Amino acid sequence: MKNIFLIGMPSSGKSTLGRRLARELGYYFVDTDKLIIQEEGGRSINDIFQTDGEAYFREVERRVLHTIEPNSQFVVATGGGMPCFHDNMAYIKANGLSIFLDITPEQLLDRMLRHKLNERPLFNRQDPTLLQNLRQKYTDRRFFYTQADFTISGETDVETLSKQLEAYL
Ligand SMILES: Nc1ncnc2c1ncn2[C@@H]1O[C@H](COP(=O)(O)OP(=O)(O)O)[C@@H](O)[C@H]1O
Ligand SMILES: O=C(O)C1=C[C@@H](OP(=O)(O)O)[C@@H](O)[C@H](O)C1
Ligand SMILES: [Mg+2]
Repeated sequence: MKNIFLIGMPSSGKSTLGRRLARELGYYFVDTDKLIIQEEGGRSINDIFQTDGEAYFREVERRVLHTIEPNSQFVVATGGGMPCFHDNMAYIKANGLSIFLDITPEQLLDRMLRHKLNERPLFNRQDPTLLQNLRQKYTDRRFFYTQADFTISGETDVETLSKQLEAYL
């Protein structure tokens, strides 16, 4: 048994695809952002960033990662920055199969502008330099993301993804 960790930039589809993948495989689903909100008594991610800062958020993020039962049957939607802080990527690799959902900054921008919900403190839809920001973060973070066991480039659907995974589970 192996947990499956979906990693990648915000809006790459970790939460949406993760939930569908879990249903398809008969796995449990967990979203680390939701675990953080629970751990923080229902405060929003924006509130945590604004009140306590990113470093505090990253501490909680690291802590909740360690609460997920290792070698179990969870599909884990991680937060976009998770693999890039602390020893999180090494921990993910040691505790399951990791999949990088690789979507271009242009495509991420398009999705962010289209979908009004899901506010993200580091990626403001009103910001005229959002594309620049996405490109910069994408470049900085690829070092971590590309350590995943698999990379899926471009849009994918749950049927394709679960077929690709069959041999490894
Ligand atoms: N494969 C996809 N094709 C088109 N839109 C998608 C796809 N996956 C996710 N989206 C849309 O992009 C938005 C962000 O997806 P989400 O799952 O929250 O990403 P993440 O958890 O990686 O930040 C959602 O509104 C979702 O509907
Ligand atoms: O990229 C990031 O640093 C973040 C991504 C968010 O998760 P999603 O990738 O699910 O949007 C959330 O954890 C927080 O806003 C920080
Ligand atoms: Mg998400």
